[in-house]
This record gives sequence, C-alpha cells and structure tokens, in this order.
Amino acid sequence: MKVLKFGGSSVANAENIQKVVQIVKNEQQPKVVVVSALGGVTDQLINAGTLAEKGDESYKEVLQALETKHLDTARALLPVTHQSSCLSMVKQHFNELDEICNSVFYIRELSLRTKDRIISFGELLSSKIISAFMSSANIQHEWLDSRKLIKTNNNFGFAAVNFKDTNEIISSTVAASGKQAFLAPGFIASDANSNTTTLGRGGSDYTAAIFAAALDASALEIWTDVTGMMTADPRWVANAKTINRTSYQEAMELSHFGAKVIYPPTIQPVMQKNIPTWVKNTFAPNEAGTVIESAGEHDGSEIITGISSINSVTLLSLEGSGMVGIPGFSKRLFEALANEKINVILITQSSSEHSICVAINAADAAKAKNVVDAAFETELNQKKVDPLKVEEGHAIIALVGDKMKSHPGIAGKMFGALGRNGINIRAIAQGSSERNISAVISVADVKKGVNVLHEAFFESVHKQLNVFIVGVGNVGGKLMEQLNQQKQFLLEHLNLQVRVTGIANSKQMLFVDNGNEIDLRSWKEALKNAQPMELERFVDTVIDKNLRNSVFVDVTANADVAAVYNRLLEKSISIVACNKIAASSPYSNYSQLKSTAREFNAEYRFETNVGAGLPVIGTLNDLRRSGDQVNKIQAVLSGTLNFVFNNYDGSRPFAEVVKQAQDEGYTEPDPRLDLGGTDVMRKIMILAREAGEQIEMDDITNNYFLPASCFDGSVDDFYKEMANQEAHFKALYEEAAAKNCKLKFVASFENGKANVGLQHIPSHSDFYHLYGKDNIVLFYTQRYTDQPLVVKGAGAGADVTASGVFADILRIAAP
Ligand SMILES: NC(=O)C1=CN([C@@H]2O[C@H](COP(=O)(O)OP(=O)(O)OC[C@H]3O[C@@H](n4cnc5c(N)ncnc54)[C@H](O)[C@@H]3O)[C@@H](O)[C@H]2O)C=CC1
Ligand SMILES: N[C@@H](CC=O)C(=O)O
Repeated sequence: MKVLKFGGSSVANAENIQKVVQIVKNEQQPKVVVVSALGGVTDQLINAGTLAEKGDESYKEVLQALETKHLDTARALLPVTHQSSCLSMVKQHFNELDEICNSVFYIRELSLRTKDRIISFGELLSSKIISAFMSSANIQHEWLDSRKLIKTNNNFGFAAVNFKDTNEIISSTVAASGKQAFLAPGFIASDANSNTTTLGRGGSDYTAAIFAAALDASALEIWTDVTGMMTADPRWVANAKTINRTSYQEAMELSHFGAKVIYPPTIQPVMQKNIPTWVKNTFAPNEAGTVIESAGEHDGSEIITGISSINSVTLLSLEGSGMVGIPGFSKRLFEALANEKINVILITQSSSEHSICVAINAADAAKAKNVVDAAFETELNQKKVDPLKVEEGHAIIALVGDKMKSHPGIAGKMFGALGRNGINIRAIAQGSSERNISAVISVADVKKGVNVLHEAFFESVHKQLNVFIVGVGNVGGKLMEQLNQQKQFLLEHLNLQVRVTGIANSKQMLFVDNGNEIDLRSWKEALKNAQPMELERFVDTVIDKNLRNSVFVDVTANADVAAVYNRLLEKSISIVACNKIAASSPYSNYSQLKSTAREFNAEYRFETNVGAGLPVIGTLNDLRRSGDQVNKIQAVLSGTLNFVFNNYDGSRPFAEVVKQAQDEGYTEPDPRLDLGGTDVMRKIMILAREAGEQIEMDDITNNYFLPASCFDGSVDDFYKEMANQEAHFKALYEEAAAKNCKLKFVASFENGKANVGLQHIPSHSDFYHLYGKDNIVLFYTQRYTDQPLVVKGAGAGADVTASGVFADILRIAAP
C-alpha cells in the first residue's frame, strides 16, 4: 500500500487535477490518495467566517465566489453526463456553509469549533469533486470520510490525534473494503463527540502520514509544486538545489525552520514506522525529488543538508542580578509563556546565569511582555530583575545536517561567513544533537544571510561578488571593458561570478533589480537613459540592497565620493579605490578607514593609488608583514611627468607635450595636480604611511618647477600660461642636457621626512633609463640594504590602472 498526498497547488484547478489523476492512474500499487482543498480555498473560507463574525455581509460574496470556483472546476473536469450529482453535491455543501456563516453573522461569534467546521468544507469539496472525476475516468476507488477515520481530542484548530483509535479504525475500514484505491480529504478529523476538528494548517500532509503509519504503507509520497526539499528557499537562493536524500530528523529540523514543503508533524508517524517518504513535483513527475528515510540509509556526502529560516521572530531577554544562582527563574519564565500558549522557538542562557534569552513568534510579543512582567512583579519591585526586554524585527537562520557533529569548524565557518558580510548575530543556539545551529539575526539581513550561508556551504563551485562602480570615465570605462572580457574566464577558472549591480558617473546612476546584473556590453546606452546621480541615494541603495560580498569601487577623483567610504565599511561593504583622496587625507581619517574596515570585516584596497597597476603597495605590505622595515624610499611616481620629460626637448612646446599626456589618459582629471607635484606628494605620503609613518601633506617638501602663475585660473588658463612660460621649461631642459642629465620628478622618503622635486639624473642612476610613462620605486629596507627592492613599469594609463583595480576586486573575492 502506498499513500499519495496532493497539496493545494497540485489541485488548484481542473488542469492540475487532471495531472494529479494521471499520476494516481500510473501508480500500480494499492493506494490511498489524500488531497488538500483547492488552492487558496482555506484562506477564503477563514475570510468568510471572519467577515461574518464582524457583521460584514460581504462574506456572502466570498462564499458565492467559492461556490462558482468549485462548480466551474467540476464542470471542467466531468463529462456533461456525469455532472449533475456532483454539481448538486457542491450546491448542497454551500447551502450548509451559508447557513453556518449566517449564524455566525447573527450571533457575531466565531468559535474555534465553528471555524473548524467552516474550513473543513475545503477538503470535503475538493475530495468529492476529484472522486467524481476519478469515477468518470473509470478509476475504481472508495471515498473515505477522514472525519470518521481520524479521531482527535477537541483542541479545535490544532487537534491532537488519538493514534490508538485512529490506527484501528483506518486499518479495519481499509481491510473491510476490499478496494485497491481510496481517496480521502486531508486536514480534517473529528473528536469523540463527532464534532469536526482540524489538524493545523498544512495538516493534509499529516493526514497522509497518519494513513501511511496506520496501514504500514511501503511509501508515503507528498506531491507538491517543487521538486523535493531544497537546500534553501529557491525564491531567495537562485542556486538552491534539490536534496536527494535526507533523514527524518533533518527533515523535521528543516521543516520546523521554515522549509514549507512538508508540515512538521508529518514526520513523526512515518519515522516511527520507518516508512520512506518522498517529496515530489506534480508538474515534473519524472524528477526524482527528495526521499526522507532513516539516518542509517541516508548516506549523502554533504555535511550540511539545508539552510532554513523563520522570518518573524521577537527576542525576549529576562535579565537581572537577582537571578544568579537562584533556581526556578527559567521554570517561571517558561511557565508564564506556556500558560498563554506562547511557543518558544529558541532558548539561550549565558553561563553567568545573569540573563535568559528566548525567541518567540513576533505575533505573541505584546502578550509575552504582559505575562512575564506580571509573573516577576515581586522581583521587579525589588529590582532583582529588569522589565522584560522585547526586541522585534528578528529572524532565525539555521544550518541543518546530521553530519555536523563529526565535523569541527562548521559553526566557525557559519559565523565567519555571516560576519564577513556584516550580519550581526544576536543569539545562538545549538543542541547537543549538533544537528542544527541556529542564529538570531536582523530580519533585514535574513535573505542575504541565507544566500551567504548557501554560498559558503553549497557553492564551492560558485562565488558571487556584487560590484558597484562610481566613476565610469577613462579608467572606470576600461574597467567595465575588462570585466566584460574576463567574465567567462572568471566563471570557468575561478568559479567567480562578478556581477556589476550599480554604476554611476557624475551625471547619471544606474541600478538593476536584485538577481540581475548590468549588461557590460550596453552599459553606456543604459546609463545615458538612467536616473540623475545623487551620491547619497547611490550609497543608500548599495546599503539597502544588502547583497552578499558587496564591493564599492571608486574610480573618480572626487572628495565627496571618498567621504562615503566609512559609512559603507561600517556595513561591511568593501572599498576598492583608485581615487587617492581618502588615503592621502589627514592621517586620522586614513587610519580610521583602516580600523573601520578591520572592525567590520571589510576590505579597503587602494593598490592603484601608487604606480597604477604596479604591485607597489602590495610589495610594501608584504615586506612589513614579514617583519622587514623600510629605511628609505626613492621613486619616480608620476607617469605624466615622466612622459612629459621623456618627450620634451624644446622642439615642440612644453604645453603641447602635457596636453598629449592628458589625451593619452595619464594625467589626473585636473592635470595641474600632476604638473604641480601634488599627485606625487600624495603618492609618497601613502607609501610612507603604509611603511608605518604618521605623516601629513604639510610634512612633505615640494620643490615644484612650475611657475606660480600657471596655477591661476582654470585648466585652459593653465595651458595658456604654460605656453607663455615656454622659455622657462626650455631653460630647465637645457640646463640638464648640458650636464648629460635627464629631468625626473623624484620623490624620497627617509627618516620620517619626505620631499618631491625635479632633479638632474645622470646616466649611472637607476632613474635614468625610465621610458614612456614608467614609474620606479626603490625600497631600501633592513633586508634590502645595498641593493634595493625595485618595482618598475608603466605607472599611468587607463588600461593598466583598470587592471590594478580589477586585481584589487579579485583580491576581495579570494582574500
Ligand atoms: N589615469 C591614470 O593613469 C590613473 C588614474 N588614477 C585615478 O583614477 C581616477 C579616475 O581617473 P580618470 O578615469 O582618468 O578620470 P575621468 O575624469 O576620466 O573619470 C572620472 C569619472 O568620475 C566621475 N565622477 C566624478 N565625480 C563624481 C561623483 N561625485 N559621482 C559620480 N561620479 C563622479 C566622472 O563623471 C567620470 O566618469 C582618479 O582618481 C585618478 O587619480 C589612478 C591611477 C592611475
Ligand atoms: N596622473 C597619475 C596617474 C596615476 O596615478 C600619473 O601621471 O602618474
């Protein structure tokens, strides 16, 4: 004997019912088929009852719509010749329902007993219509009235089954029938006085399990609209996958923690009889689904079976110095809650015994506050305990897996992954069975949390990085190009999905909905038509999206953008900046950003601030981390100035060579920063800071070569004035050439002092053979005393800078 149960979505309409009946037909074994009410009907029946209780006559319209729905379903399923008895059955039931609801309307009272009576019609109607359809399709069967077969106490709404009587009645009824197929309504039962009772919302699964256990069935099949139990809610986690096998205990944990595919009490009866239970998809019947069976037979290799969550949870904390060492406080707390039928979902108590924290359904919060404060009134007056602390807006996220107990490090991995994504954990619970680790977190973080854990435990093949780029200009535009070019490579070789989710320039900003990403081939067009850029709104959106592994990339040269880093880091959103303003701002701000990043498990990376794509800061960090100490730095750090002095020999105007550097993308958006030495000052200061020095811009001497008049006015004026000062530049060149020297703008740092300025470089110098837009950095350290460690190569240009930014982004993906 097999038991097959079809839920509300499987019997939502005539088309679906035809699929159900085909599945029933294909099943060759003797069977009991249990069905739910047609999809959405139970809610509407409750609605009708509640409206009637409130004296709202629109309950009649609700009932009318329900009647039409059932009549239409019957008409669509049955040949005309078979319709009349079924249609009159439906009408009869609705006459009865009308009368019950009329009574509720007149007395303005809806008891739980009456409510059970009203909602029982959902399953009665669906099962009778399906039975008529099966008969019309020549499927021999008997319709069983579950109210007569399943006996319960009179706890209406959530009645407890009397298994002794129920098992006897079911087995004797089926044995006496001689039929090979049965059809029964789920959810409904009756008490000792034959009053209709119900088994709790989702109780049709339970009905099926009760039948399966009573009949020692070979299997129970729960047919629904998803292919089995999933590793996480597929509406939240795109990569959620079907769990092939799971144990009864795991299934129970998962279903308690929100995996809605199976009603939690269902497991108990089948577990006791060791009946394999399948969760299958009515709309994809050939897919295997999930089998739930005893732990011994469950030999899956995954340590974690699934991730579940409960979304509306309130935390209650009972605290007070008067609790320490005194027995009975927890008993009284739980008694007070139990007396009000308040279910406790999670419990933690610190070993100091100074506080007990429990999680309950949010709907019970106000009631809980009243009853607990009343229960501890004396201690409250004596100030031995504080008034009950009630914190709303929480959720519980749980990892479930039988095998956790034999694997150390699971909790560490769970909390590490949540922490790296800025998800604060308010309470933790793990039973000694070690089958479930639960954490209470903010409800705002629950979707992100489920995704973070799914990625950490199930997606070793796939990590997602959510990237927001501000400043898609010269460098930022190249970065978009490179991200597009490498997208497939990253996916195939690093298992990394880099999703650009938001971009902006100074005029426009563009976001895509969660789950989508910006098309890296057509972003320019999309950005042109996007909304106006507002920095605060951009940042708010990045924070509100609350996506896992979020990275904010600053490719502007803008101070306002640099000022938002701290806020983002505080939300555990990492920063990659080629904008140098933050790292060269006052030391206090630079070090604040670093400590905020550390505190909130985020990263602040700015390798391209010095030497563009060259590994300058990374090399310096490696030296220091391995215990070396920097004695001296000598460097040529301006790609622009190196390019200018490599290309200027007086044969064409100095201003023209500078313009060429700008056109080729080596200068800052404002080229005066390069020509005046400020850019180099920033860079040597950043290096000195990374070497451990607390240095400010004022501490750096700048022996600049540009006549002061060049700084007056706009960038256009700057170019004009450079043209006026051509003789000055020519003189600089000729003075150096006369000594067989080249001009280089050199930066040095030694003994806590830094300076920058133009120097005559002789042919034996390390700096002499420095071509194009190259940079060079010489690190003299305790280990590199005579011969410095040298980093050299192209130090400016959109392509190399973008690739340095790209590399920083990838370092965040795999720190
Ligand atoms: N060009 C190079 O070789 C290197 C450049 N960098 C740095 O890269 C950064 C960008 O340089 P480029 O791409 O050459 O400049 P760019 O002027 O071509 O691009 C800057 C982009 O930032 C946008 N922007 C400016 N203010 C903004 C705001 N408040 N909000 C949103 N977007 C804003 C602009 O609209 C533009 O799209 C600069 O900080 C520069 O120091 C760093 C290393 C090398
Ligand atoms: N403008 C800079 C670019 C990199 O920071 C330079 O010329 O070096």
